[in-house]
Amino acid sequence: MNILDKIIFDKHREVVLKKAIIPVSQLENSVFFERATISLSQKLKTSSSGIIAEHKRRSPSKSVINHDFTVEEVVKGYENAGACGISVLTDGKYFGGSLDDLLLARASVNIPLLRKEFIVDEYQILEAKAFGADLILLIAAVLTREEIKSLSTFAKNLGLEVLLEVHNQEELEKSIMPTLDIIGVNNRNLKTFEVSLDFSKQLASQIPNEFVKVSESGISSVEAITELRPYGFKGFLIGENFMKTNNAGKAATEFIKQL
Ligand SMILES: O=P(O)(O)OC[C@@H](O)[C@@H](O)c1c[nH]c2ccccc12
Repeated sequence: MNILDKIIFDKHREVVLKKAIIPVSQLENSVFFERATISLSQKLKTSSSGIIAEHKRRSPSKSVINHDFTVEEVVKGYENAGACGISVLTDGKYFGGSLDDLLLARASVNIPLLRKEFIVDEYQILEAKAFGADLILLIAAVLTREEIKSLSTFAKNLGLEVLLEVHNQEELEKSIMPTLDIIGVNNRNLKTFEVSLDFSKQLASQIPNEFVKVSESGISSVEAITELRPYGFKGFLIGENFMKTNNAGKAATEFIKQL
């Protein structure tokens, strides 16, 4: 099993356990359930920076990025820096995140929040809504076309936007459908951890124009963004480059100032 298979295997078990304890009705009673969401795709269309900054403590490819901060200081720092949106990792076992991180982020900022999670079940989309997200991630590498269709339709019906992540042409071709808002090309192969901006460059022209294009992972310089923009990318998802510093908000401020 590669790492992605392991994560998905664990995720299915986690969802079964959670469903048995917290009923859907409890999620639907959350104060955030009726909240009007904020559109990240609209913000990206008009933003000059396009930065989506990520809250990330650790990852399977880097066991310690940073644990020495509060969610509030990181996400407020990102908002003040002028980020268009914030991605919050909620997987516990592999990324050290939680739904509480999402909740604390929601309580701290007023910009769009992405629940960064390995979504395999509608239940996780209800959780996303209940804990204050504005959009969800769907990863084409781990879902069939039918699953992408039903999960994205379910999210849209809750007022959540959908960011569909692809890594190659096959994943892109199987996934294109009108219930997606944003298509992200992950520069990191989640099975091998190989990272290259070439993945974004190669796939950009195949993404239909009705979708906002985002380039994800491995972006560590302003030059990378200058290189990617001519390919039509409007959004850039950055985690480690900010989180590895002792002040993520300040790192984002300095980065965005140069754009
Ligand atoms: O820390 P980086 O290299 O800037 O990457 C951020 C983000 O793109 C990455 O965390 C990510 C992209 N797709 C994912 C899917 C699941 C978990 C994490 C991710």
